Amino acid sequence: MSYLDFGALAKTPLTKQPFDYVIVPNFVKPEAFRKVVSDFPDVPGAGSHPPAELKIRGHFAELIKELHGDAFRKAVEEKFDIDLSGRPTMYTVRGFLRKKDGSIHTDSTTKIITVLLYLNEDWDFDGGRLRLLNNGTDLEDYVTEVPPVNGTLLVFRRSDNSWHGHKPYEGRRRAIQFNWVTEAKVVTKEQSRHRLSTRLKKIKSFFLPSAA
Ligand SMILES: O=C(O)CCC(=O)C(=O)O
Ligand SMILES: [Fe+2]
Repeated sequence: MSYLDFGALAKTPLTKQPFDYVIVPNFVKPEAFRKVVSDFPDVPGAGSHPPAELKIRGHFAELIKELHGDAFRKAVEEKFDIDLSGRPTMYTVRGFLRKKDGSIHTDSTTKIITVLLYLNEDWDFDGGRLRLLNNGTDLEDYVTEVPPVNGTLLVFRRSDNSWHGHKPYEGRRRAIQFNWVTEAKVVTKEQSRHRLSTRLKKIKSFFLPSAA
């Protein structure tokens, strides 16, 4: 049985201003959400971790498999009127935010589509809610704010004005970022860049568990 609510994605219209995006609350179905969260991998601190450095298993692995499946690709292709066949994918896992996270950016030009999936049970904080912005300078000038909860899906088309960011938050915050990118060497380069910092964090958390 599918963990993802493709029907809800199909029903949600694409928003085109200030850039192309779609937000689907409960995209991870409520009955699957709890299972996926319970199998969320241990991550050695903040930042983006490549799956090769983590133990991806159980219901979390099933969810990841679905994100890589034809049904999800076709749904995104249809929504964004884009051909993603032959475009490589990559993903990273995040378990914590640092105070410095959330600064305004558009994502790198090698990303075509960015998918964010939020796996927190509740969120009573002002920080850590991703804002989709009208410009690259003012975090208060936003069109929408995404609470990082309950398997909420955000998909956007990267562009020169796909500005996004959030107010600072420090602590636990589970999310997956999944991308379709321009070419295979992007995947190798990005994943190896993250791999080094994940490995350093593993060493640090071994010696200083509370500092992770
Ligand atoms: O965690 C989020 O809500 C967004 C993160 C982000 O924009 C990024 O890592 O590129
Ligand atoms: Fe981003």
